[in-house]
Amino acid sequence: MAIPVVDPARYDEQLEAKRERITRDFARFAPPPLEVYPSPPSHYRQRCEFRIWHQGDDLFYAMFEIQESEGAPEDPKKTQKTVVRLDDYPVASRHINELMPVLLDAIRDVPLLRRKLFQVEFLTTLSGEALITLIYHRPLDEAWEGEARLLQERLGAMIIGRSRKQRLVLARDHVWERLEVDGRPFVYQQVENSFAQPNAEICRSMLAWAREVTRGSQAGDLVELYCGNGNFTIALAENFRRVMATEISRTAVASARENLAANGIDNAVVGRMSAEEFAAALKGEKGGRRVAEWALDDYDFTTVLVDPPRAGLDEASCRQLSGYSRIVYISCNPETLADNLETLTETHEITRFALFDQFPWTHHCECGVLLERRA
Ligand SMILES: C[S@@+](CC[C@H](N)C(=O)[O-])C[C@H]1O[C@@H](n2cnc3c(N)ncnc32)[C@H](O)[C@@H]1O
Repeated sequence: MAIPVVDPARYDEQLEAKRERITRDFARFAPPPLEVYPSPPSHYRQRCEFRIWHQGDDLFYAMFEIQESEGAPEDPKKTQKTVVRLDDYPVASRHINELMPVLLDAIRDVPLLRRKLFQVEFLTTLSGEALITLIYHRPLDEAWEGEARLLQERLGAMIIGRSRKQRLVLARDHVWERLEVDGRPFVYQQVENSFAQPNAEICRSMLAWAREVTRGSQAGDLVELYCGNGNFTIALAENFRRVMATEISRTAVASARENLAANGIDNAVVGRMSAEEFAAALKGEKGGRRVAEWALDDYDFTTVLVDPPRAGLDEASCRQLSGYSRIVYISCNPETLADNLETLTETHEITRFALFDQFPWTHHCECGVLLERRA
């Protein structure tokens, strides 16, 4: 894993290389021209984690650069880990970059805060909030908490302390993000250590795109899998009569429900269930109290939205998706997306295709695909 090298003058060049690669790799599915959404070239990640490296009286932020090389025949793959010192990090938001040196200055000479601190995680928002998690290799006590509260005031950022089996939340365990999409403000609770799209500007583009491709669908209902904290659910609810969204993580489901309420959305339900079990429930092959309460037969699902983890969908889930007229597939891994499209394009054609540069300066790409059932 290489640490991204940010060089704004070369941003367009790196994006063009991605456009060419994705266009070439997906040509066999005959998609329409690729819509490309650029990221800010620097300071685009709202969350980052760093190791803390202690060196004599000093300490600094570090990341590991991992290189793989060919080794001896008895040990053919050698991985080499190099510690890279980071005094700033142009990948991270400006707010994170402002906090980085101030935090180190504040803890360098305070043994209660510094001792056995080995990792720091920052979570910031476009709305201006910041949450810092300090992770230790020692139990945290009241004395730590007293110092950490002073630090919290000094930084104007919320603090969480973590250690084995310990999580001390000094203010809140979440931030509130505010994303304006199509002139509409949406608010999102984002919980520490839980998934949120890392690049907030790209997230706005993804939400705007998803709203556009599903506009005018009020005659039908949306079923959403892998909904996380309700990121898409909230932005898309007004395009549909009703929305049924599911997600496996307990924290994310609680957050999604909080977010529905915070945005005044009353036509969406979020259920906790794995995508695989929910597929069985939709087919009528899984019962139980939760499934009965959802009254799935009362819905008229015309559109399905999926945003799976990097592993993509298994064959059975793809077959299940083929049952809907319209499929919106958000993917953070072009390889598994292409595998899944082999199945989905048997019944559906790609009518919109987008590349979102969620991870500039890396080979990773986020894609959005709209598929419509062939006539
Ligand atoms: C790429 S994230 C997308 C979250 C959300 N759509 C968003 O935009 O923030 C994938 C989500 O899938 C959830 N997940 C992972 N495996 C799952 C499974 N087998 N069934 C349901 N959800 C799953 C994760 O907890 C995570 O919230």
